[in-house]
Amino acid sequence: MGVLEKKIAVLPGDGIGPEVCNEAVKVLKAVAEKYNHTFRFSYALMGACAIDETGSPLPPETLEACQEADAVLLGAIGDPKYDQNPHAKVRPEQGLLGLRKALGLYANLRPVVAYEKLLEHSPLKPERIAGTDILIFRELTGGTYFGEKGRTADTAFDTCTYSREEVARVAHLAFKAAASRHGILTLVDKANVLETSRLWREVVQEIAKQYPKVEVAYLFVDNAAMQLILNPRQFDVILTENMFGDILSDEASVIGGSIGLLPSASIGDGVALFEPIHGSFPQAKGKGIANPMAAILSAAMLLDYLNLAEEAKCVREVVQKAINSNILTQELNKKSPYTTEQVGSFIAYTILEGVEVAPHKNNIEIGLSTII
Ligand SMILES: NC(=O)c1ccc[n+]([C@@H]2O[C@H](COP(=O)([O-])OP(=O)(O)OC[C@H]3O[C@@H](n4cnc5c(N)ncnc54)[C@H](O)[C@@H]3O)[C@@H](O)[C@H]2O)c1
Ligand SMILES: CC(C)[C@H](C(=O)O)[C@@H](O)C(=O)O
Ligand SMILES: [Mg+2]
Repeated sequence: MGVLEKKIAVLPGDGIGPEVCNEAVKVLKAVAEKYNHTFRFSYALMGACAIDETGSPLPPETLEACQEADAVLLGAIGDPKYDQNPHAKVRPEQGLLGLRKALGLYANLRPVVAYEKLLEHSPLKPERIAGTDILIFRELTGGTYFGEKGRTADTAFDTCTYSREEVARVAHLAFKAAASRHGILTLVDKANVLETSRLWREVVQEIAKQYPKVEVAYLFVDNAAMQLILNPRQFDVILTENMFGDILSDEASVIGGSIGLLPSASIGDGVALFEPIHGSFPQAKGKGIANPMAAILSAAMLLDYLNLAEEAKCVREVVQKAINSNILTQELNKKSPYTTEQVGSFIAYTILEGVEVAPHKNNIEIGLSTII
């Protein structure tokens, strides 16, 4: 038996979800082998694939598998047949939202960094984005996503509701993170218009008194959207509500050069869930062009959550090596010959061997055969 034994529920999902998830699992297997741990993976259905198979986007056995696990790894969910049909009553996204709610995952952490080597790949000016290191805290189980909804033939509504407690619990996590980083927390809201945003400000101002070393800044979301790409280095920790966090984090991914690089951790009352911030990118399904790094970096966040800090650091360092060696998928380098699988294998193999393999296609294929 290994040093540590952990159960990881894997929900590959739809579109490119299974492809990027495979690479993250491959990396976790390499970590287990290198550090002599035992990771037991249990696979379950969620999203469109679960609807096809069972009629439900979140079958009870999937929820059980997650509740029994030490951590959950998710690829992505979503399918054009639902995206293009506003009348569909059952939708893949209900599975994801239902799971977040059922597991009490109220805080979604989305780190955004500008990798030195990728500055030239961002559409933004390198001198503006170099050195960016932001941690977004997105509230994940409240707001418009979960408020009362309704529909008549000619009207529709989605209500946004937040309680003091819902704001306070995620705010405390964000303040603690800011205190351990650069000491700046920016609350992003729309307090000039929304009642919920005014509650957020009130609660955050109250909680700020408990964190005297953290400087608090306030920005309206429209201005924040602009500041994020004009001067991202002004941000350390961003705290915001559910929908603003969803939108701002996709926008922030442009700083790093690709949404295929952005991982996330969803934490709360019990087991935590780790997933890339991107979706199922259905146009890329089966083509081997999806970047697996967001999923692999989500696996690194999972390792941190399991208190395997050294292992998590090793994964991040090897991802950095892959970037430095130009082992990239095509959205970051048009001429790159590497597929999703080869990028994942390079990372897994380098972790296992402890040395950087020459960035050569054959080595990557040899690496693949030693891990699987
Ligand atoms: N957490 C999730 O599972 C999640 C998140 C977002 C969207 N979705 C779902 O995914 C489906 C598609 O949504 P969408 O097209 O708006 O968003 P998306 O994130 O799937 O894709 C948007 C664009 O981002 C890029 N991209 C995404 N992932 C990439 C990767 N790994 N490597 C390289 N480039 C990547 C592509 O250019 C793509 O066109 C929808 O059904 C949506 O509901 C799911
Ligand atoms: C698929 C969708 C429900 C989801 C969200 O809006 O939370 C996604 O965009 C995300 O960012 O994880
Ligand atoms: Mg999103």
